[in-house]
Amino acid sequence: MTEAAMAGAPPGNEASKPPDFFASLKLLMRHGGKAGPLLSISAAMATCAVALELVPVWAVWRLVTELVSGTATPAIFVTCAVAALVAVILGYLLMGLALGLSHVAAFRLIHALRLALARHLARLPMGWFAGRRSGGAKKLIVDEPERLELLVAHGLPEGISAGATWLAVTIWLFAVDWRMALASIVLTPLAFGAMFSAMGRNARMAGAYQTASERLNGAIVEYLAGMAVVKVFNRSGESLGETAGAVRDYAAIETAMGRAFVPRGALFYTLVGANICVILPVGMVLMQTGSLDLERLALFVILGANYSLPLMKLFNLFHNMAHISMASTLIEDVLATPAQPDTGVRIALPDHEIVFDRVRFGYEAGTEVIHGVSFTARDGKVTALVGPSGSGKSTLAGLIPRLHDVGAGRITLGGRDIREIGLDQLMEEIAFVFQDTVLFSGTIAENLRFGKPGATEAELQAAATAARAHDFIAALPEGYDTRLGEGGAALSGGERQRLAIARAILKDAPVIVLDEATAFADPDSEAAIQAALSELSRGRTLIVVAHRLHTIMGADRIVVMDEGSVAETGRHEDLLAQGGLYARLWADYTAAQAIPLRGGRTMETTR
Ligand SMILES: Nc1ncnc2c1ncn2[C@@H]1O[C@H](COP(=O)(O)OP(=O)(O)OP(=O)(O)O)[C@@H](O)[C@H]1O
Repeated sequence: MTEAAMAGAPPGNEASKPPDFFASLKLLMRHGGKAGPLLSISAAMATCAVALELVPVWAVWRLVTELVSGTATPAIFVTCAVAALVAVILGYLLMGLALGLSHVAAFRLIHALRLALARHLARLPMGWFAGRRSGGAKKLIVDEPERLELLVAHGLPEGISAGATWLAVTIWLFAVDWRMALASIVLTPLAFGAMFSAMGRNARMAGAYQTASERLNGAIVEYLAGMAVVKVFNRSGESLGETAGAVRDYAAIETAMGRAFVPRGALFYTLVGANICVILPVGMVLMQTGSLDLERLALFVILGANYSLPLMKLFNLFHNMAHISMASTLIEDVLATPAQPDTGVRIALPDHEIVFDRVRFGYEAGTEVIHGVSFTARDGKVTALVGPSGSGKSTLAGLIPRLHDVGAGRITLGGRDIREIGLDQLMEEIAFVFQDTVLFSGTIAENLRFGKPGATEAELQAAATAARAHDFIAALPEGYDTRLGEGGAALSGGERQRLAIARAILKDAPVIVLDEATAFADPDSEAAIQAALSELSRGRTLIVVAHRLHTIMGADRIVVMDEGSVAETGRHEDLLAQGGLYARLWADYTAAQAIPLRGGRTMETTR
């Protein structure tokens, strides 16, 4: 595992090291599972198929020698022709089967790797994702495992079969005449020398290629996600410096890799097929000295000249080996990144009181954003976090379900440090409604069941009704089976939030953390959400991050944050009476409720 992976640095840093050419094999051995036997059978079949490809060559040699010695008969012609035909048909069948099996093995491996990556990513600390663009993460799960298809489905069966057949025929040719055998293989090591040199050059550029490719992916994903902004500002892809730069850099590195590879790759291709250029002159000289007969010369001219050709099948594999190895190295690194520490222990909690005890935290080393925060969110009560923008409210909320771990101090739930409680249990204890409502592509019912996978129709409806979401869901063409676009784009902000609340209600967790739950709601749906929330909060420990201060006027305790520290705590009336930061925030808030527009019109503000 790289240090970069340990530190959770952006992929670009990991990619700057050269690829490990054995990383793919390590992945295959660790995650291949049942792929091993399939691949062995596939390689054996492919070896037979390649050996059969040599039968027509052998048939031609046989006929030539019979013709030269004057012993050719129609029966020999027919035998050779039938043998060649049968061998060709059988060879195609075997190769087809071999490739079929190797593809099954490859897809199983890719499937296993994607699952392993997806499971492992869900267990990594959020800090690992910081600085990573969504395009890069998608590439890691979707594109990188895909690269192994070429190696497993083609490279291994074709490589093993071509290599094994080449070795067997070489030994045979050496047994027939070592001098001519040498002439037949002398160019092959040179060909591989050229190929390895090309691979080495590509390997040196593979890190830069990976970085450029990830940057391109990230830039394109952001460009598409921000299409509305691109349109309203009437800009195009080229005018976005990052997107244009990413496309240019990617093209440049691809071109550089092509330039480095093409001449050497072409040399490999030429040298593998050029045996005849050595066989003929050497054969002529040996014939003239009387140490080689015509029959043997014919064998080398026909067989020796052609038997290396199956090695050409490896060209495509060699060409892509740097990329494949780079992808495997990145997958290996991610899978080796330590997961978030998890005791896995289930603990019986006496209550669900949450205590922040001198908590310090920073997203990046050396930059602390929470400076020794202490407060208690009492069991079954509503605790509100308020404060100016950037004061650390969302950060505190995110520390409760361990989206990040505290740097110093501790957070307890029911008297136990949340790091002692197994992550599975902790996630069961807490429902979190995010500031940006995350809905997945799929039906509304599937999105709701994210809170409770086995929930019945009745439970779904009850949760949606409590979240004041049932009516708008029922009005949709397919009700709960209505599919949402990516991120639930077809719903309004208020509707999305009510779905998120329904999901939290369905989860029925004793602790609820709401981050700006009413931020996108219109006044009508805000009232509905408030009603849903008071229902949700009954008997539960509720922590609400709020900007709309009127929504938390009734909170049991308000914690006022200022620049990462607690400025004051208390109930609404007490804090107003104190005349401190909360009183100032309240004054600003109530004043901002009615900002005069030109002509005396007023505007409802969100904050
Ligand atoms: N993912 C992050 N990486 C680095 N710094 C972050 C990250 N998220 C927040 N911060 C920083 O942490 C500090 C607290 O941010 P936080 O979002 O918790 O404040 P907030 O009070 O919730 O703000 P707002 O009301 O605007 O949502 C800010 O200085 C912010 O820039």
